[in-house]
Amino acid sequence: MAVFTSVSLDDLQEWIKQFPVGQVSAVRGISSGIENSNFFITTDSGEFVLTIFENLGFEQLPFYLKLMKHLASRGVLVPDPVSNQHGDLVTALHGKPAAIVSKLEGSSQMSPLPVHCAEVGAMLAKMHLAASDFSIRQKNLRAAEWRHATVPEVLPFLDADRQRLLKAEVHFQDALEASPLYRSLPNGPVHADLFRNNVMFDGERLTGFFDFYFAGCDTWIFDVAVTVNDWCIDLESGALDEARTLALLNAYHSVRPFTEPESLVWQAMLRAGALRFWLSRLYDFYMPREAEILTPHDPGHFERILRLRETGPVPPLPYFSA
Ligand SMILES: Nc1ncnc2c1ncn2[C@@H]1O[C@H](COP(=O)(O)OP(=O)(O)OP(=O)(O)O)[C@@H](O)[C@H]1O
Ligand SMILES: N[C@@H](CCO)C(=O)O
Repeated sequence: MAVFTSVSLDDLQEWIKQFPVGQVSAVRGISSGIENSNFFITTDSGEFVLTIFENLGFEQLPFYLKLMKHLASRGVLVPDPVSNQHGDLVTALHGKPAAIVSKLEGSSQMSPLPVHCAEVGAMLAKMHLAASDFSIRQKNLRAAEWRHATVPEVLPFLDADRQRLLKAEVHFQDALEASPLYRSLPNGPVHADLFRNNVMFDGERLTGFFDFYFAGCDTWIFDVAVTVNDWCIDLESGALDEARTLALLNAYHSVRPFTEPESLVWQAMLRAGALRFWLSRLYDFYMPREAEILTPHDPGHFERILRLRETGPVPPLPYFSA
């Protein structure tokens, strides 16, 4: 992440006493990511990740942290949040909400093969099933309402062709979401940002999903689409790689079979996933926040993906090929 808020070892000595992790001996800012301020911290009981939330408030955060606890307790590989002496998972640091979670082993697999995509697909299905009895419901904060608030902010920066594309896609997704077909899609808590940089691998073994701070309740097939749009593409062109796509979908399907309504909206959901990230990247690009280190993401990447998913074809869900 970009370090928006600075934290020194001195800042942490007192603050850390509320957690059962002993004393802190080192703190190191992490320079990837664009949403929060993240630090690796070393304590008497091991290594943890400290996150200071730059955009999320105290009222939204328990959903993410408790969801991670819920998933961890059901064997889904995710960072386990640490409670303080009062049982709180979120407490203030420099006036902002902050949390400590366990550090996952491994590193991101940025050049995935079908074998990695299969691991991701199977764990994603396991995560959807395990989250389905999670009691807190919080909507996806990057869904329709956000879309409608954000589009007018970025439109003035776009040329006529891009304005047309953006408005037409929003119209298409709004119409789909109003349909009975859409309402029949299975849903529940989803990750909603499961990109290559949010999963750890040790060789071919998946060691965890992380960065749940865009999670929310949405359709499961939207989550699959967001994941496929990143894990199963050629990064240059945005085109889907058939072997990786089928590996991910088949592995998911073997844990939680896709339904017929999901197969009917599959291509539309790939478009919805592309729209979501094109729009957030446009917003971040034209309205950047202050940061000590900032790595902007290219909006053009998701514009290309959106255009490709509109024209298709896309590999079908296993439901049809079975
Ligand atoms: N629990 C964890 N275990 C190990 N490493 C972690 C963990 N959480 C975060 N990291 C490391 O910190 C980096 C940034 O974290 P993260 O992706 O959550 O930041 P972010 O600002 O929310 O980023 P973005 O939203 O752009 O993906 C990751 O790429 C990873 O290297
Ligand atoms: N995954 C997002 C960044 C926010 O996590 C993107 O690539 O635009």
